Amino acid sequence: MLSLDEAQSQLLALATRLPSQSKPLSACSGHYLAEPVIAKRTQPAADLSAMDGYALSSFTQPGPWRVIGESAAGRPFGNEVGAGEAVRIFTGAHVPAGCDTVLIQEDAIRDGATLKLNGSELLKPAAHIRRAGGDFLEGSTLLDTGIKLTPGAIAVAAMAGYGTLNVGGRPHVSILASGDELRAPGELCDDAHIPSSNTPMLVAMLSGLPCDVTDCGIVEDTMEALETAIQNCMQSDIIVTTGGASVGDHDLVEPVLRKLGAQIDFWKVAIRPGKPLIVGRIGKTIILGLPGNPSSAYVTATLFLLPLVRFLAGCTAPLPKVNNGTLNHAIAAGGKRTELFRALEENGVISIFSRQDSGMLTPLSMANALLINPVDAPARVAGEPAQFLRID
Ligand SMILES: Nc1nc2c(c(=O)[nH]1)N[C@H]1C(S)=C(S)[C@@H](COP(=O)(O)OP(=O)(O)OC[C@H]3O[C@@H](n4cnc5c(N)ncnc54)[C@H](O)[C@@H]3O)O[C@H]1N2
Ligand code: MOO
Repeated sequence: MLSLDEAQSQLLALATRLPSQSKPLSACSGHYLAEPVIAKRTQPAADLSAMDGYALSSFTQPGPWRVIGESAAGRPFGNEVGAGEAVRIFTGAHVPAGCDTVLIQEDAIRDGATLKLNGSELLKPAAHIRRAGGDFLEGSTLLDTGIKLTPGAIAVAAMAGYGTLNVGGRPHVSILASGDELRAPGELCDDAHIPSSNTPMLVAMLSGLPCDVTDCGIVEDTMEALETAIQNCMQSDIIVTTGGASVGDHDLVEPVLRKLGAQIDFWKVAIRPGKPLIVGRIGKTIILGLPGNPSSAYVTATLFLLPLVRFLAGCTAPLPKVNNGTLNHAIAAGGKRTELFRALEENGVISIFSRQDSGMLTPLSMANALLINPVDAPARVAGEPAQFLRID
């Protein structure tokens, strides 16, 4: 059986990033950058005032000065300012030639054209001035290929002179829930049936990523139904099935994939929960057969589906970030599979829920972390280090 690391590497190695596309900045949020952002301009392009007041030369203190004009944002004062002279200035305006400091208006007394200091404290050179290039210089690399475009990253790209950016493509993901016991969420269930909680859970997990998701509904446990349902999704980049991934008589995902001529890249990974994960391909479509147990589906989606979507969409660090924390209580030694315990993390201190049955949803609904118990890890006591993934 593949280890977690091997299985994640194999999955990403068989995927091909989607072609990039140019998008206006207003449509770039959450996408992955497909080219570096290299500043097309220097910011600020000139020395600017950080406050409303008066620009003058610090060498001419303590004044008084004669106010000879005005520099406003977008309307610079075009002339040189001489000894004994000052210019009214506003936040964001060019500091005129001949000036090296800004006297804020609260510290000034203005009488007609005459300006005096309001007090005895002298201004230092460069006070209240934002230096040209203080934020970035033309030609500098501001954002690297593959990063996620946050609002701040989009703003810096705009300031750097970009109106559009090349970003990764949006993978299309189809979700199929397999099982005769399943009903659509909200439908009445007798005691032989359950709501398909996996479908809305997976849609929610994908909602923060640049991808398009289709809920393909519930498929009954027959070879024909599953075959047809999978064939109907072949335009997708990824088909996700949940349920039917194990070895029971009604677990049909693997036999149906074989019947459809799929390449089965791997089946079963040394993780708990989530062992029966199936990864296969038909043409360019990657099929992820997630186990049906809700927590197993959640964990395998976190470890495999979301990284695959991120990778296809152009992310260069698609795997979930592993964080370091400390245990709030003892945990048993690790076994032959990497365990992922639903847990609560507060200020880096992690407590796992006592109920870890992969069929249960209440611990998952309260968890904000998955604690990682590596293969063959020694038993640990409270206060010892532990690694975890954040989940939201
Ligand atoms: N003899 C063995 N039995 C099982 C093994 C094994 O190795 N040998 N593996 C177990 C593990 S681990 C898991 S996980 C499950 C995975 O089973 P399947 O992927 O085949 O899933 P199902 O049997 O269809 O369902 C399991 C469980 O989850 C419920 N379910 C299914 N779909 C949904 C959904 N959309 N929303 C909510 N809940 C769902 C289903 O009703 C079952 O209770 O196999 C073990 N068995
Ligand atoms: O992996 Mo199953 O996912 O252990 O319940």
